[in-house]
Amino acid sequence: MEALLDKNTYTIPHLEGKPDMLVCQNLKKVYPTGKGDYVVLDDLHLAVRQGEFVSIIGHSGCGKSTLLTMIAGLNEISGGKVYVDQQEITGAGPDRAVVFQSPSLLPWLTAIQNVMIGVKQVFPHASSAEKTDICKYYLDKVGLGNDFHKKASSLSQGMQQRVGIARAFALKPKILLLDEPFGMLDSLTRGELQDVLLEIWQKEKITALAITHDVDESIFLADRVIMMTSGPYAKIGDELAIPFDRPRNRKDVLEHPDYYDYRGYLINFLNH
Ligand SMILES: Nc1ncnc2c1ncn2[C@@H]1O[C@H](COP(=O)(O)OP(=O)(O)OP(=O)(O)O)[C@@H](O)[C@H]1O
Repeated sequence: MEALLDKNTYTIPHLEGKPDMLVCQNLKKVYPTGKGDYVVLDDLHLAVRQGEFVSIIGHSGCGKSTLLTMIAGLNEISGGKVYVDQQEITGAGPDRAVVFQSPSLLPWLTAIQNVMIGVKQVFPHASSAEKTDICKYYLDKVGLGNDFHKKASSLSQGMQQRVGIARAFALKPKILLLDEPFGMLDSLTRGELQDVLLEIWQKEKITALAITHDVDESIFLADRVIMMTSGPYAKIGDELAIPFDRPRNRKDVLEHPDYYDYRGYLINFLNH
C-alpha cells in the first residue's frame, strides 16, 4: 500500500504545468426530505487539472451523481462553490457537457439531427455547412460514419450512446462530465466505447470527470481515481494516481505489473 501511495507523487506527463480547470470548494448538498434535511455531501474539495481524466468511485447512494449534476449546474448547490476555468458557475452552460447513462435522444430525429440541436445553440453564428461538418466529424469519430441519417429510434443502445458521446464532444466543452456512461451496455460494447471515448479525449485534450461503478473501467480511463466516502456527509476519502502510459490500450494496462495492486487498492477502499 505504501508503494502505491508513493506513486501518487508520480508526475503524469500530459498534466505537467497545467492549471486547474475545475475546482470544487467546501461543496455541500442538502436534500430536504419528509424526515428533515439529508446532508449528502459536506465540505467536499476537488481540483481537476486541465486535460486531466478523473474517475469517481464510491458506494451506491454516496452522492456521486449529486456531485456531478452540481458541477453541471443542473442541481442547486447548498453550500460552497464550483469554479470552471476560474469562473464561479451559477447554472448550466455550454462549457460543461454531460453524458448520462441513457443518452435520451429524440427518437424521431436522426443521429445528425440529435447532435445538431446542441451545435446550433453553441455555435449560432457558424454557417450551416460548418455546423454540419462538426456533427459529421464527431459522429464519424464515434464510429457512426455510415449512420448520420438513421433515426435514433432505429439505433441500438450502444449506437445511441455513441451519439450521446458525439453530441457532448461536438459542443467543444471545457469539461466533459460522464455519469455511468456505459452502465447499461454489454461488456463488449462497453469496452469498445471506452476505447472510443479515450481516443477522442486524447485528441481533444479535454478535462473529463467520469462516475463509474466499475473499478477496472475507472483505472483504464483515468489519470486519477477519486474515492468517495459513503454518505451522509460524503467527501473525498482517498485518491490514487494512475500513471500508465497514454495512449492506452487495454492489453497493456491489464498486463502492467502494477495493475492488480491498483485494482486491489481501490477494491480495498470500497470494502471498508
Ligand atoms: N432529489 C432528491 N431528494 C432527496 N434525496 C435525494 C435526491 N436525489 C438524491 N437523493 C439521495 O441522495 C443520496 C445520493 O444520491 P446520488 O444519486 O447522488 O448517489 P450516487 O452515489 O450517484 O448513487 P448511485 O451510485 O446508486 O447512482 C441518496 O441517498 C439519494 O437517495
